[in-house]
Amino acid sequence: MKTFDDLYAELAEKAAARPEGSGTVAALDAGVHTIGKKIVEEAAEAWMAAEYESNDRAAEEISQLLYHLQVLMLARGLRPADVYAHL
Ligand SMILES: N=c1c2ncn([C@@H]3O[C@H](COP(=O)(O)OP(=O)(O)OP(=O)(O)O)[C@@H](O)[C@H]3O)c2ncn1[C@@H]1O[C@H](COP(=O)(O)O)[C@@H](O)[C@H]1O
Repeated sequence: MKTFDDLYAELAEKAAARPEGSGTVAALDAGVHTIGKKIVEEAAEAWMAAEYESNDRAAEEISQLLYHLQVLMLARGLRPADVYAHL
């Protein structure tokens, strides 16, 4: 099972290597404004799934929100430790 830190390491590697077909690379190229809009969309989907759908669907939407938050972190050069420092 992939953890938050595992996913971040994978995405950081993709951002550096820029493999063809990577959605992460495309999102980073689109920039912070576009990534931010995706986060708002995924947050709404997580909310709706939690309110009206199963726990499994809510977990899936939350995982997508976490993914897009990590893309935003990479776009700003933030590491997990920078975020954990505020928890
Ligand atoms: N965990 C994720 C992940 N979660 C969400 N997403 C993206 O977020 C989108 C959310 O899906 P929705 O169902 O909301 O679909 P949608 O709104 O129709 O999506 P789009 O049309 O906006 O693409 C997905 O289509 C993916 O583009 C993810 N994209 C990639 N990953 C993982 O990130 C890693 C790197 O991926 P690549 O950079 O694509 O190689 C891999 O391990 C992937 O599994």
